[in-house]
Amino acid sequence: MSRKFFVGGNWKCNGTTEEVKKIVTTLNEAEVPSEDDVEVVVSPPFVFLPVVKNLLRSDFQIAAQNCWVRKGGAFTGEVSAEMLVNLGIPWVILGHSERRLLLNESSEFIGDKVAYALSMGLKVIACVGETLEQRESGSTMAVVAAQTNAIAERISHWSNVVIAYEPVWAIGTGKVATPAQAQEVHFELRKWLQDNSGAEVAASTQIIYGGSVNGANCKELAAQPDVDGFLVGGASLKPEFIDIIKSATVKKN
Ligand SMILES: O=C(CO)COP(=O)(O)O
Repeated sequence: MSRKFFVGGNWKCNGTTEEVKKIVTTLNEAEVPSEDDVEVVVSPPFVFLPVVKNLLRSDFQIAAQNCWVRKGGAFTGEVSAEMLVNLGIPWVILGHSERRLLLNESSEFIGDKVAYALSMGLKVIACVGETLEQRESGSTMAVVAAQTNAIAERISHWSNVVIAYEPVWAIGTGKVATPAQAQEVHFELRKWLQDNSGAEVAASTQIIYGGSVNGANCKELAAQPDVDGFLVGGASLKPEFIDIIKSATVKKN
């Protein structure tokens, strides 16, 4: 089964209205492979979702960066999955390491969020990844498997989930995983899916890589058989995001 290349741009907590409009203009004017060959999803901060939704080209999609774990209500400061659905936002990023580590979100809490978002009809970019300490102690795969398992235990199917493998030591550090390092974890993760969720899930689930991806290193990473695309942070705010989208063509050669 062939998996469509997927490029996500996580804008994190960046931008003004003017800057956001400028990024969208750059994206709208870009020539990129067709949506048959690449799925592009950009993720602005909540407050900019409506403006991006109004301006963004229709072949690109939008993700929120988080949502509340259950139905909305008396949860000050939170944004519910129902609100995203109401705005016509199809995707949400959940389990980003910045939320796991800075806001103490546990794997169980993230699993609950993924399950609730899916039940509301959202598609989910679910992030997993180890810290440098965990990698150096040899527990990378155990960590990634446990994070993935907390999601698997709570959902009934993977069809609306993209898994983003984002090693914490590579995020915002300029220290990108080597193509071999990325491939190794993506391969193991796919094997984990095969053993725990079945061959079809393993074959069809997109596993994308995130952590210091840029216009210069994307092609070599994209060439790895189990790397199905990227979740891009810093470079998604710059014109080189277009080059990263274009790395989808590597899969066709
Ligand atoms: O966290 C990331 C995407 O979600 C990656 O961030 P950088 O591309 O800035 O390293």
